[in-house]
Amino acid sequence: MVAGGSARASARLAREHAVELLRRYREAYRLAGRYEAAAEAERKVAASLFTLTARGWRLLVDRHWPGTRVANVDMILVGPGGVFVIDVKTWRPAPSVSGEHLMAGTECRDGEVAKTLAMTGAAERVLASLGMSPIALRPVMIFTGHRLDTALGRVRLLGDREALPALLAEPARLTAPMVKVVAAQLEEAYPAYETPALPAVEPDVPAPPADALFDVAEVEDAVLRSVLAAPIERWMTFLHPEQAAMARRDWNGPARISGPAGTGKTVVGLHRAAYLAERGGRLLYVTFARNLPRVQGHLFQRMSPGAAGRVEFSSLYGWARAFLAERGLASSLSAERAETAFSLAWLRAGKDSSLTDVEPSPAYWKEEIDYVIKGRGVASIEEYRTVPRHGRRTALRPGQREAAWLLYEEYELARAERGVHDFNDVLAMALAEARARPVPPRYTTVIVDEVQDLTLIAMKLLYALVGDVPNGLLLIGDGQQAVYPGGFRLADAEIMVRGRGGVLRTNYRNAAPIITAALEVISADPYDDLEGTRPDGHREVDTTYHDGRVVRAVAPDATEHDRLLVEALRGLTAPGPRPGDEPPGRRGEHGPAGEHGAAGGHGPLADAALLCPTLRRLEHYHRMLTRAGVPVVRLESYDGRPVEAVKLGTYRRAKGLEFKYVFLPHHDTAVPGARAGNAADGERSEIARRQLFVAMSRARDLLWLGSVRPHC
Ligand SMILES: Nc1ncnc2c1ncn2[C@@H]1O[C@H](COP(=O)(O)OP(=O)(O)OP(=O)(O)O)[C@@H](O)[C@H]1O
Repeated sequence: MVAGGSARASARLAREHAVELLRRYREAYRLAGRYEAAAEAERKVAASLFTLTARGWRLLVDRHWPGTRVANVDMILVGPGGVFVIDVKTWRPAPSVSGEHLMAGTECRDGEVAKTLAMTGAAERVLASLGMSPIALRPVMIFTGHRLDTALGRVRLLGDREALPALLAEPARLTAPMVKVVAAQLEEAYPAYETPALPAVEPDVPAPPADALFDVAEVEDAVLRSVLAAPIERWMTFLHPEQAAMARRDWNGPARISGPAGTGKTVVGLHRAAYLAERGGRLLYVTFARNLPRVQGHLFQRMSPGAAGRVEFSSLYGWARAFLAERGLASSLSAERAETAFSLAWLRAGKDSSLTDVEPSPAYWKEEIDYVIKGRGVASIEEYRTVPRHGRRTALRPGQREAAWLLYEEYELARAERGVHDFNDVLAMALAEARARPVPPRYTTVIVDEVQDLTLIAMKLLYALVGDVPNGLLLIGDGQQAVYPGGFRLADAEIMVRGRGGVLRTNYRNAAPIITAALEVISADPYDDLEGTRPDGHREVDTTYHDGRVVRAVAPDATEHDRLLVEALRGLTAPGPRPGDEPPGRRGEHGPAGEHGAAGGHGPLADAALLCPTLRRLEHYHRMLTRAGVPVVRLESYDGRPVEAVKLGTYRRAKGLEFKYVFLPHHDTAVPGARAGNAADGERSEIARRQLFVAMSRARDLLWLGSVRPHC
């Protein structure tokens, strides 16, 4: 909540705003008359929209739209809340929505919706060159003499009394200079449009009229709601033209968007979801991580509230389990009991086998089962003998493959004895069910974010939901950020994306020194990229300028290290400028991590995260910061909304998120040393480096890297 003083100031501002609009109404009513408003009701709607021009809004009026009476004008209103393409309707029967149709009484009027949408589409194309996302344009139909406030797809349907407060209540999307630029672009594109406006200076105004379509209390309430809502971040309104094109393009089959960290892949995914949903699509937006769907769902709700009901955000396993439950199929998932089953299998068939010659750690062989054998849905020893083990760096001789298969069989036996399923079982069951009783076309589109962390069987399951339909499957990811072993090729899932999709190259998230430091960690490592292996990690990334830095804190011992950490965290809340403090224009532009900074009226801790490679180490810092009186919140319970507490999570859990300030204590111990020539060690180090890279590349402005060097 806003503090008492500023809440009072906002309320006063809202009241002044409302009173001024009402006082200017008569003038606006006269101005509307110049546009030959045929009917009184239409003239009043035009008048209430004209009043907004006294407060910096721009109203474009087309006097020459063929075939329309002038008062039935097509108008485009540009203001802080965005761009509204407006069609005024004077229907005698009451408008209503029935299913997906607009009705006037009992008569279907979908044609009129189509006309409003066509007008909006034309305006979208005009504004695309500014990088404006289509979701910042809203078609609106205003019905005189009726009361309603609803939506049909992306079209907002409002009664004449509801119109003005509804438009005013929209959270801020455009700054005053942007309003000017957008209006100018539209005027240039449509020379027929005029932008008449009330003079900014209030003339000697008469008393407020009693017959206006709005009253002070309603408008005051709407303005206050808009002021208190965090402004919409710039990336929710403006995209790079290349991103905008990807969000809108028609693909006649599965497509793929890739690119290095922080290049706006998720941003494009969310815009595309909104674009397709607003055009009638029903979408599943799925990621491997459990906490990310909550964050993304929350962002989407802010970005495109009208489309939010048409997009389901879900974790892969959450979705698969719900799907099985819906089909009456019980799954008894227990990672812990599955782990016990594996320990037993290891005792019986692993620890004295030839597998230990390759790698003595049972965890390595559990991964072989999870990511290669079960993760690929390998059904027989014959198949396993020749299956490619993408991403695994150890070569297995035939006898070792047989030993691994025996271990797998023991594990399956022990698991069945306990009646438990592991994650792969849930996916395999869901895939079998989806194939046996195909999912009715519940989704028109499935968008998969962080696709590099999926197993082959997960990929097949998601593909089975939409197949090859146009604009059906969209895969978003970056192989360089894979934090699990194993992998697959799209060809293994028989998915063809050739020629569909694109690569993003401009990093919008990280200050240049931060992304440079992060890329250094993985620049020598090959990585798997769904369509093949890239021999090394050097990547072309363009950075966008903003200040920021990497702080390397080196301490002689762990106690001093932790003291420096707490000091740095406390430093964030001290008065004065903070690292990477931005000029006012950039504030509140934060992306898929959530809404932060000045936008939500929260302090710097809302923008800070402390990340560790392991849960054990995380617990240590959880206890330590709590003792030191620093508020913390675990990423497991974070949904992207600002909370004045340091976010605590593992490197893996931070996937897809971002924070202004990121603290990585003991970051140099995150990557285990590798014995020369030991392939399993090498593989483990590679994954650890990628995890460290993910953690480092979450930082926008400050990356704090702690380490201990006893004799420093
Ligand atoms: N057109 C844009 N203008 C301004 N900022 C942008 C734009 N596109 C993306 N961003 C910003 O870039 C940041 C990264 O975006 P996003 O999370 O979509 O990247 P990503 O490629 O999915 O990253 P990662 O793979 O590291 O998770 C966000 O903060 C977002 O606000």
